[in-house]
Parts: sequence; structure tokens; C-alpha cells
Amino acid sequence: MSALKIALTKGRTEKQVLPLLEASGIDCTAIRNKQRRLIFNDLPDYHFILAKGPDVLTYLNRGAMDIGIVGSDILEEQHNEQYEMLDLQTGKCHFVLASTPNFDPYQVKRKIIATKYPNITQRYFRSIGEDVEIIKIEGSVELAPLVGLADAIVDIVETGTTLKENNLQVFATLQSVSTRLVVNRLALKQHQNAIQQLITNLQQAIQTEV
Ligand SMILES: Nc1ncnc2c1ncn2[C@@H]1O[C@H](COP(=O)(O)OP(=O)(O)OP(=O)(O)O)[C@@H](O)[C@H]1O
Ligand SMILES: O=P(O)(O)OC[C@H]1O[C@H](OP(=O)(O)OP(=O)(O)O)[C@H](O)[C@@H]1O
Repeated sequence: MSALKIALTKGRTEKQVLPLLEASGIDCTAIRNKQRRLIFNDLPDYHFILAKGPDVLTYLNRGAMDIGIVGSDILEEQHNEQYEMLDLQTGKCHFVLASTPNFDPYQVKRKIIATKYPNITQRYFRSIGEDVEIIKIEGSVELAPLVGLADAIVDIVETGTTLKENNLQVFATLQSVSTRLVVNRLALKQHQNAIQQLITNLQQAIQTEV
């Protein structure tokens, strides 16, 4: 049987998920000692690549990878046709609407909102019947209301430290986020037993961690 090809979101997600993969019996030594290496295909059962979250879905959607490990923020923001099979219970955070203390959520003027997540932001404001202008920002979104680029931001909060250190307040709490395991539809048919075994092992590892 050929190896399962797994695309793992590099960075924060990778760090949080490696202990779970190891507790599931997967040898992650090469990833732990990776330096600048991005592909790990020496072992027989599992091959890994490390990619940015949005790219993990691209590899999966195009069938280059069988399994993706990615935040639910990315899954909700970006079109994807894959099966979401497991909540890994890591990378837990949530979306908020935040701004400077003087922000008026009932302001008459059409709001300008800065975010890394324009689709999630659009859906949120539509759900409350508001039409807003959205500015897409690639990172350090908290800057936008501080320098007058936007009235408010929609962004991820975990500890709240970034908001606090930049004197921003939460004006609404949106949906929760966590890391998910997603599977390419065709791969699920081709590798059903191996994928089911991986999921069972991960479920046991998650229960031990919790
Ligand atoms: N502060 C946070 N706490 C917990 N999980 C987070 C936090 N920020 C993001 N995440 C989750 O981790 C995933 C990866 O985030 P990470 O910040 O490592 O990547 P990124 O946004 O591409 O940043 P960078 O450009 O610095 O690599 C996100 O998709 C999200 O699911
Ligand atoms: O509530 P906290 O624990 O402070 O975490 C929240 C911060 O983490 C994320 O940023 P990230 O570190 O990914 O950097 P970025 O701004 O470059 O996206 C997010 O966009 C917030 O800025």
C-alpha cells in the first residue's frame, strides 16, 4: 500500500499537532530536525509536506495530497471540496470584531473593516444585516484602526495579549476556530482503511491529551 500524503500547516499548527501525531505512533523525528526542509517522504506509511494554511487546501483540492491539517478559519474562508473528518482540539481561538475604545458599533457611516478574512467578515456583517467596506490585510491587522485605515478589524484572538498591548477592545465575539483534519474525496475511497486507522489513533491521542 502506498504512503498517505499529509499536508501539515507549518508554524503554529505544526508545533501544536506534532505531539498528537507522535502520540498516534507516527515518527516525526525528521520534521522535528527539519531546518529548511519542506518534504518528508523517507518513511513507508506517511509522507508529509509543510505548507501555508491556504496552500494546504490547494494541494488537497488538486489531489496532490491526501490529507490536510489546517485551521477551521482557513476552511471557512477558502473554497474547499474536501471531507472534514476530525477536530484535533488544538489551535483553539476565536474570531472577534475589535477596535479602539471610542469605536461606535452603531455609527451611521458605512464601516470600513480590515481583516485577513474577507469572506468570513462579509458573512458576519451580512448575517447582522450590515453592508461594510472590507480591506484585506495580510498580517498585524491590529494596526489598521490605530492608524485610521479602518474603523474596526475582524481577527483571531487566542490569549487577548495582542489586543491588550495595542489598546483594542472586543465589540463582538464571532465563531470559534480549531485545527481540523480534512481528507481529499478520492483519497478517502482509495485509502479508506489507512485513513480510518489514522483517525482512530488520533482520536485516542486527543483523549489522552485532554
Ligand atoms: N493566536 C493564535 N492562537 C492560536 N491559533 C492561532 C492563532 N492565530 C492563528 N491561529 C491558527 O493557526 C493557524 C496558523 O496560523 P499562523 O499564525 O501560524 O500562520 P499564518 O497566519 O500563516 O502566519 P504567518 O504569516 O506568521 O506564518 C491559523 O490558520 C489559525 O487556525
Ligand atoms: O490573542 P493573541 O494570543 O495575542 O493572538 C492573536 C494574534 O495571533 C494572530 O496573529 P499572528 O501571530 O498569526 O500574526 P499575524 O498578525 O502576522 O497574522 C492573530 O492575527 C492575532 O494578531
